[in-house]
Amino acid sequence: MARPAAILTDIEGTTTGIAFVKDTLFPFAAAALDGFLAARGGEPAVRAILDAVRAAAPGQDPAAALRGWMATDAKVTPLKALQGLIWRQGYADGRLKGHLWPDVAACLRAWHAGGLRLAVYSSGSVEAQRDLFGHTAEGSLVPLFGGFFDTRVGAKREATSYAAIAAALGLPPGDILFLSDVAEELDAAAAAGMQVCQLVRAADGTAASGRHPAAADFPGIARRFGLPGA
Ligand SMILES: CSCCC(=O)C(=O)COP(=O)(O)O
Ligand SMILES: [Mg+2]
Repeated sequence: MARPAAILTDIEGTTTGIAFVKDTLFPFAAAALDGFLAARGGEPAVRAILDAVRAAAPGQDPAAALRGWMATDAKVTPLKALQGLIWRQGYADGRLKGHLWPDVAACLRAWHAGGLRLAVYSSGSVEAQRDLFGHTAEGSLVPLFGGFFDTRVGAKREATSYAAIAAALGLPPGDILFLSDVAEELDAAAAAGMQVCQLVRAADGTAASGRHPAAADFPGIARRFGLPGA
């Protein structure tokens, strides 16, 4: 297998603790939802999101639909877009700091310095991805990344999404290594022809699927795939 030319990384469970997303980000957005809609529901960007909510949940009150999706952790694009706008306020005023596992920033920097292209693919909106990586304890890592992809490119368990990302990056899928904690996402990326590695982080309680190469952290990925930062 050729050394990858690019790394495509998931966020939750891969670069970032599952607990940060589930116990900090999601409750932050849920608590702020009503106040946010009251204050900013008339803005064009928010109105466009609410129109998309109505289209996806016809006949339902949009706030109720959003709350229902939050309760089931539905990876629905308008919910993700709205959460991103709410989190933006928290990052801007310092209530939120983007969590990264301690091994992540150094490896991303080593991979970037070593000539690898870096990109993100998360269910969180592109704006939310940029805000998380832009407000970490290690400073902003946004300049390291040459691409950000969310569910607007397609769902993470669909092979077509990975084919579209490879096309957008202008690389054959086999030159891209996709990192995720979720085996079904890795199945889809592998079906599209990408190299894959499952993050099996003890602190997140992730279980190895046995279907894909696995690593406990980013230096483990570097060792397994012959990358800098091992
Ligand atoms: C941009 S961080 C928020 C992540 C998020 O909203 C989510 O649903 C987790 O998705 P991921 O694809 O990163 O597992
Ligand atoms: Mg994940």
